[in-house]
Amino acid sequence: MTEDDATIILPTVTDRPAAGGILDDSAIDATAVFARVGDVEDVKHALIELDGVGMTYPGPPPVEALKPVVLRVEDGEYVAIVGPSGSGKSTLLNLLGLLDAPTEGTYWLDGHDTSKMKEATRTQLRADKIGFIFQAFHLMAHRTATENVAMSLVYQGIGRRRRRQIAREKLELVGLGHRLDALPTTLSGGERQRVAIARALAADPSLLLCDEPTGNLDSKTADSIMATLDELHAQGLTILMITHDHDVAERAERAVTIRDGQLREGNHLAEH
Ligand SMILES: Nc1ncnc2c1ncn2[C@@H]1O[C@H](COP(=O)(O)OP(=O)(O)OP(=O)(O)O)[C@@H](O)[C@H]1O
Repeated sequence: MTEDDATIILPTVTDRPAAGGILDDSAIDATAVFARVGDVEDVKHALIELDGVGMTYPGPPPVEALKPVVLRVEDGEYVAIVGPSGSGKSTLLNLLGLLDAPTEGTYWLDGHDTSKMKEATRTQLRADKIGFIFQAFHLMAHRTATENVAMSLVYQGIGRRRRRQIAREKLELVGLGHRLDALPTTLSGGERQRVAIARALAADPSLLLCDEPTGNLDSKTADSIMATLDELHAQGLTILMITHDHDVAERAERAVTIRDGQLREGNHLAEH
């Protein structure tokens, strides 16, 4: 096994870390076994662990869009999932983003077994842990940049004044401090995507999930958005990007190829 292969192989139950917020009995058992092997110091805390996660759409006919996969992403990593059309990227993104539940396997997010969660708990975990950026920026056209970011915090129980303060801080972080009151229609594509990034960062997520974030941008603007993602990663943010673009995937620290619903470590998109 190469070192690269090793990074996508899940630990066995005996070396699963005692991650924070463990929610179910099997995890507690695993922790007990783990404690016996006495190797706590060597195990890193994974932000994402997919353990045999698969997705079959019921149909008819049923479609096995994601074969049971294993994937481990550590805190602070920058990973691109790269694959051609129909390979299962959106299916995987929806699962990772807790927008959909797998039909098999276990998805651990920051130590939480999400597979047994009630919908309301998953929704809260999603709001607390995950920021999303999409190809189409999904901004509210009649709201300013600040309002677009601030409104994402309404359900976090944060007061209006504080929401606006956070929004301004995040917009400044992505280089839009000079366009706080601009409406999306008066912003360029790159600036709109920056508002969307600021919105994704508003609740200080552990994970930034990006779905073809530069798909609607010209190459120069795409470059500057990628540079912003690089900076966020350098500041410690974990980024997982879904893309069909070989070159975009090359910008990430690590690439995993998805093809026919199966994952393979490395960027193999150019093959075939
Ligand atoms: N709701 C659904 N019901 C049935 N089959 C589906 C459903 N959604 C996706 N699929 C199928 O699952 C497979 C993977 O689709 P998915 O949308 O995840 O691929 P993708 O890599 O995101 O494609 P693209 O890049 O074209 O958006 C495809 O064969 C697709 O037809």
